[in-house]
Amino acid sequence: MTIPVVLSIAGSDSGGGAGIQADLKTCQELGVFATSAITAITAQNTVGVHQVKAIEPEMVYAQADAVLADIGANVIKTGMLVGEGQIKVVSQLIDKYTPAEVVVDPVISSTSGTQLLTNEGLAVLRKQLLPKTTLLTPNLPEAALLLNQKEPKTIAEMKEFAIQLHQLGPRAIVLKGGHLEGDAVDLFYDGREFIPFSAARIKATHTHGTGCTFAAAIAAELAKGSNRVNAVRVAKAFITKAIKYGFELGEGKGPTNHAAYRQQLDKE
Ligand SMILES: Nc1ncnc2c1ncn2[C@@H]1O[C@H](COP(=O)(O)OP(=O)(O)OP(=O)(O)O)[C@@H](O)[C@H]1O
Ligand SMILES: Cc1ncc(COP(=O)(O)O)c(N)n1
Repeated sequence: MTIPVVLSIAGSDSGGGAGIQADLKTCQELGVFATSAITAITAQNTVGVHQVKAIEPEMVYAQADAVLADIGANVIKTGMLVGEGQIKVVSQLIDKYTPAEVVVDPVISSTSGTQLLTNEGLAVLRKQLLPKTTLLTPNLPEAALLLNQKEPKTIAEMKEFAIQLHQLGPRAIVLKGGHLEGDAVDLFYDGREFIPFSAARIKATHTHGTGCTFAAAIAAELAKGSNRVNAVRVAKAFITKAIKYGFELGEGKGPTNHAAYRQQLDKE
């Protein structure tokens, strides 16, 4: 029996809702085998990030190289990358193994506001990783940092941002509008067409790990052979259910429910 594979290069979230933990659960739910290369160990919960311990770039490379040389991967997905050294080795790994798709979720700060990527790291990400990215999934604050501009406030401004992000090199962008008011509209752009993916805003506090989960679902669908637009469509349905049925765990923003999409909870 064979199965599509995603390699997730990301940080560990001890809280279980974001990072590597979100990626592994999401891939499992969507019928994809996930391997991992851990970039950082975070001590965090639903309220905040207490400590971050970065893994040496050589060790990030060694983890990824071990699984790519043996198991391979249809898709490489990156999440939290700490510092320029890690971004450089990810870039080398992409050159060495040339995966069909590279999904980059530019995790720059956590929902609770802790900055997770240094400014030097941001510059290397822009220069080295974005040109090798096939699908970039920034939220609005991340897009603003990547472009060094103020956050967009309207769909028209989001379109302008998407065009500028595309010029940095990624084959396609999904600009996540989760931080705007009104419906949760994400804008897809691949240099040819804009496709909005919209869902009614859910009044939810349990949104820890939404960004990681959404990008992992895109990666999983791409690994199964979907095209980029269809992969985003499934991921949008996946994250919307996961938020709607999020778990009331902890004192802060609880984790989303990764099983809600497979369990078709709305139909009960
Ligand atoms: N309250 C909500 N209701 C419905 N969809 C939402 C809501 N909040 C976020 N989303 C959706 O969740 C996905 C992740 O978007 P978001 O902008 O929250 O990413 P993120 O900022 O990277 O994640 P996080 O907020 O956890 O850091 C997007 O598809 C977004 O539209
Ligand atoms: C290890 C790790 N990676 C990523 C995030 C961002 O997650 P989110 O912004 O979706 O809460 C996080 N909090 N922790």
